Amino acid sequence: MLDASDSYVTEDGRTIGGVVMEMKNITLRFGGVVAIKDISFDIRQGEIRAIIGPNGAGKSSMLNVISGFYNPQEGQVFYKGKLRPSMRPYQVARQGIARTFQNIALFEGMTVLDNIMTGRLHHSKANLFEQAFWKGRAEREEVANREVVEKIIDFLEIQTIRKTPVGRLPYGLKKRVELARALAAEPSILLLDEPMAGMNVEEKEDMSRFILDVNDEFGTTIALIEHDMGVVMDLSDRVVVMDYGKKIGDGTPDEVRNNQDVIDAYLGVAHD
Ligand SMILES: Nc1ncnc2c1ncn2[C@@H]1O[C@H](COP(=O)(O)OP(=O)(O)OP(=O)(O)O)[C@@H](O)[C@H]1O
Repeated sequence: MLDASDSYVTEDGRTIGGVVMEMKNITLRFGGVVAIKDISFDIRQGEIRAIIGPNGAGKSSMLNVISGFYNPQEGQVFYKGKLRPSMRPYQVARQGIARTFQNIALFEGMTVLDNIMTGRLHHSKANLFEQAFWKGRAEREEVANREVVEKIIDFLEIQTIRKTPVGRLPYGLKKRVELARALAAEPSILLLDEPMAGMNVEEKEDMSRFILDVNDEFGTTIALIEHDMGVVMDLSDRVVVMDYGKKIGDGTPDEVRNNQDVIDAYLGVAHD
């Protein structure tokens, strides 16, 4: 049994560190609906952590708790060893947690490059006057931001569409641009909300490769929710399984696959 500060090396040679985020006894209600019931789990530095479950299980609600969009009525969130007080999403983003959305949330009329640049906003310290008149700090920040963004554009192989308005792109590429924008924030934890939803097989393979590469190359910790079981089992180091707002499984893909509660609640339904 690992302690919170222990690290280990995976079969494919990646080092997974100690616990970076801990959700403790989280309960979230919407009026009379209990979307999350007393759930605890943790996320380790450098791991790919999936949250799965049937429709309405509470996955999106959980992702929204992690990203600060919802503050739970009960329970605590610990980030980097400290209790995180109730926060607005932009404050959580400033702490190094970036996300993508299930329904793509890009500026359709803006180019790929400009969309990705918006991911750098939390890194800007220049004030409005400096930005308006292009002086000193604003100019230096712009150069530094461009460097980060250019690296991500190369990494995600989207050089050829950098000047294309996002609205003209096919779905799979839009999802890749959204990933690029989230990465532009240089997050410690990247939250992916159904990154493969609506994709064809080839697009899913591309996205899986990019998620693995991001984790490997930048050491980014990744938490994702996803419906596609095959994808989740291939990508993840550990998986939390939710059903009707409760946690019914938590472990490696193999452990989860062999968990009878999970088979009954989800895998069984999906594969019968
Ligand atoms: N803003 C909200 N207001 C009221 N009820 C909500 C709200 N968001 C979620 N719920 C309810 O909470 C429960 C969990 O929903 P949630 O969207 O988190 O599940 P999910 O596992 O992400 O589902 P799906 O896979 O269908 O996206 C559901 O019963 C849902 O109807």
